[in-house]
Amino acid sequence: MSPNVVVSGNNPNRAYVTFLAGNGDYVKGVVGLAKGLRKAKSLHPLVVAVLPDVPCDHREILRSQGCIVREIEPVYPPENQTQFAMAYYVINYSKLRIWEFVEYEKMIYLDGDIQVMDNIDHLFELEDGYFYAVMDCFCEKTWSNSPQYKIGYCQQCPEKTKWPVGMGSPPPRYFNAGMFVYQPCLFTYCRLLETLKVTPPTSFAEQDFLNMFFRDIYKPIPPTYNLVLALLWRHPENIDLDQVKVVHYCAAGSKPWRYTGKEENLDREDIKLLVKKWWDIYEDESLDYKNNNVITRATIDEPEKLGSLVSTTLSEDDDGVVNPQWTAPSAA
Ligand SMILES: O=c1ccn([C@@H]2O[C@H](COP(=O)(O)OP(=O)(O)O[C@H]3O[C@H](CO)[C@H](O)[C@H](O)[C@H]3O)[C@@H](O)[C@H]2O)c(=O)[nH]1
Ligand SMILES: O[C@H]1[C@H](O)[C@@H](O)[C@H](O)[C@@H](O)[C@H]1O
Ligand SMILES: [Mn+2]
Repeated sequence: MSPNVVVSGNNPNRAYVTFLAGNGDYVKGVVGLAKGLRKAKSLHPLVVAVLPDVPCDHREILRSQGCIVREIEPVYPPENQTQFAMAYYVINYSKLRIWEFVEYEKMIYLDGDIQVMDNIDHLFELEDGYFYAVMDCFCEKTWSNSPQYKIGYCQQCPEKTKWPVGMGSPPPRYFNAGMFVYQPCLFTYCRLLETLKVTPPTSFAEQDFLNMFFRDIYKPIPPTYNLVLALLWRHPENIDLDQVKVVHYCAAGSKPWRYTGKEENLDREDIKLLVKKWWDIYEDESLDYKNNNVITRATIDEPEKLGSLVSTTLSEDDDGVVNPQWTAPSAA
């Protein structure tokens, strides 16, 4: 496909969105994320979709960090006897409510255990009408019930262990649902909830469901936009850590605010460095919203002065992976 160049500036119809449930420590993740987006000079706000069980003081912390707090009602799957890969995955069906946020034309969803290490605003320029996310890895024990894991097949290296001929065609590409680019839409929202009513829950909860629902319009983007940590030890050849823009602390025991380094693979130097990077952002008071209001206003009023006019080149490789390249504005 020939490259397609888009130039854009500040746009109030775009926002990042994350999801928060309960009164536990995930609020730390969201605060870290808000500060990471600020550090990366993102032009767009962070909306936090909170379940009713998020306490007032946590909501206040989020507002004081410049987040827009939006309460959502929980969504439950039709029957709940499934063995989820993690018991708490059931609450993640509530994520479907973010399709209701139609005051925004386009949003980037990020899990609370994600950190942005670099600006990713250019992803808002991806062509409308598709669902963009990063392909997952099937090599960790969380996948042990899947046919992929059992035969040692992973879509990250489909040539290594080929999908057996006797098992039909390989499964469609499967994304990790901790990060995705999507368009809120009431029609889609209603279809999502209607379809959920007749869809039995499975191990990876809404992640499986979204994969099924958006199968036909899913377009993969490079793993730099959602580094699922296991890729570092399972498929190191696919990752250049210097290029990584978004880190997803999803491996068991890797949430930075709970990290001990004792779990398998987590005593690696690259992991220690990524955990330290998260803490550096979380603890950096200069990234607190109260110390950044002025810059935020100036950004909104005079975006061109702050280099917000970006030019994004969109191209698709032979495997259908869309690779957006961000270009800084020229001095002219
Ligand atoms: O007590 C909790 C648990 C989860 N969350 C929110 O739910 C998100 C998803 O939970 P995890 O990040 O712990 O889950 P994983 O990254 O291990 O799981 C992956 O699979 C899940 C299947 O449900 C989801 O799709 C999730 O987005 C995807 O990254 C969290 O980031 C956070 O935003 C909370 O707020 N409180
Ligand atoms: O959503 C899950 C989760 O993030 C797991 O930690 C990871 O092993 C999986 O690959 C992913 O699909
Ligand atoms: Mn996550």
